[in-house]
Amino acid sequence: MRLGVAGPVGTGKSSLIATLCRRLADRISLAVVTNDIYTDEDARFLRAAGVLDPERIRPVETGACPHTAIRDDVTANLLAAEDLEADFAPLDLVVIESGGDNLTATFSPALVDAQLFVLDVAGGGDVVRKGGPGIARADLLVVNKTDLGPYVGVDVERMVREGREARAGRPVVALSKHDEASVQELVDWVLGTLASYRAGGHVAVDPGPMAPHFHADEEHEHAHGDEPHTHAEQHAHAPAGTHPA
Ligand SMILES: Nc1nc2c(ncn2[C@@H]2O[C@H](COP(=O)(O)OP(=O)(O)OP(=O)(O)O)[C@@H](O)[C@H]2O)c(=O)[nH]1
Repeated sequence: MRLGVAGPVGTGKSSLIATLCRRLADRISLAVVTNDIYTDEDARFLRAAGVLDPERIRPVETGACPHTAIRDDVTANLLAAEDLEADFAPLDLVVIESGGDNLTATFSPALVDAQLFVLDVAGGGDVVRKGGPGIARADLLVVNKTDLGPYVGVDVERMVREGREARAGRPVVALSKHDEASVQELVDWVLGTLASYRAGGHVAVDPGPMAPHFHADEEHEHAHGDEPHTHAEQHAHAPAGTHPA
């Protein structure tokens, strides 16, 4: 299974992956692809953490806006994942870390089977309310660094509650690398998703368009976090031939 980890800069994606490696490397066969714009910093961080055979950690240097390499043209990441899968066959899990991006960035289902979106409480309690496809529809939303809540004046419980409300029943994990119970919850989700994937019960979903559009002659009923319109719905009133295929 390929698992994507996306989220804004500094929310704790590399630390989360290091935690997963620490907890899972002796139970399943793992590899990691990292994405940075200009460097291989995240790969070096993970190698230095000593949580996985350094050969199993491969950097992709995107040279462009991070979402380009995980959503628009996934070639470099596909090659890195396929190389790891060939070199260390059979692998159970390849984790692909996105470069830190903004709230619109999600993985293409052409690259990953499941994806999680990482926010942190230090980024502010209102971030969840700002919405976006990753927050609303990634397979898992992680509200990270819950231990920092008291220091940054963020009501963590409220942030998590608003996360659940935005996701129509999809799961949310409130995580801190210093809180063992929350780490266990994350590990359980990953292993549960892997089991479901192996049993054929997990289907890769596209969290959706970055900004679903609507037409001025339609009533816009969809609030943040709701399902996006389907293409057919969006164009239901358009005269034939007025939109590109
Ligand atoms: N207090 C606290 N700090 C954390 C936690 N998780 C990560 N951090 C810290 O947050 C900072 C950023 O973590 P990273 O894992 O580098 O974040 P990232 O999302 O990979 O960053 P980019 O790759 O630059 O986007 C580091 O100083 C971590 O030690 C946590 O659960 N609690």
